[in-house]
Amino acid sequence: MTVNIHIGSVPERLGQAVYDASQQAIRERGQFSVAISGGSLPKLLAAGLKSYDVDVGKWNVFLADERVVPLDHDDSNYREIRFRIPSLPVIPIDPSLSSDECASEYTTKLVEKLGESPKFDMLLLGLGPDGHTCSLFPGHSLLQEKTKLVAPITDSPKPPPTRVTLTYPVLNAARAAVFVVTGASKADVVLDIIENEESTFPGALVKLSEGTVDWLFDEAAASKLSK
Ligand SMILES: O=C1O[C@H](COP(=O)(O)O)[C@@H](O)[C@H](O)[C@H]1O
Repeated sequence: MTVNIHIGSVPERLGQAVYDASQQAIRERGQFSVAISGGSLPKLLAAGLKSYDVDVGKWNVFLADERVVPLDHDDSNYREIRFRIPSLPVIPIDPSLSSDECASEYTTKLVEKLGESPKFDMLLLGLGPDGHTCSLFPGHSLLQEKTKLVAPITDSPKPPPTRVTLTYPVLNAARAAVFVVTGASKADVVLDIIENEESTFPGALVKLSEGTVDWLFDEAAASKLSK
């Protein structure tokens, strides 16, 4: 696994990375499969993609994680992504289901598009100040999930508590991952993940079997890194 660190110009680098990966995937495999996180990422992605004419007709867009709330709820990652980039054909969860059923139903949608062993072309991931990524939280038993592709969680320490998330078997099979991390509140966890090889924060456990992980930091998030 190759790891690259970039500091500054986050939306621009993000837009370029997504555009380049989508062009390459469509050229080589006829489609681009991407998983997108919620939180602060969709706004940065929208700013970054503004300069590109992307053909989203050939994109398979999944949620890296989702809160089990109505699709028009303020907490919905689907809603936020579609609000920021209305053209993106994001595949939603069915929030009318229980968390278990919702994870199973999203697994079915994932397998229909990408097969039994999904391999995303690109993951677009965030990082919370506590080191969580997707809805994989520090110390949670979901970090050990080896079988499910999409797992339910009903005790998320960050509200809302009921969510579904891609698991490490799916994340670590991806061809590329881009972490997008901004703000001083994340500087401590960024320092641990980047400079401590033994880091156990959920973001540090994204270790692709093959492929590249790019970390995009703004100056504040990178402020504690030794240059
Ligand atoms: O709850 C979530 O938080 C993370 C991090 O969000 P951010 O606002 O700190 O960027 C996000 O990546 C995830 O998709 C979301 O459900």
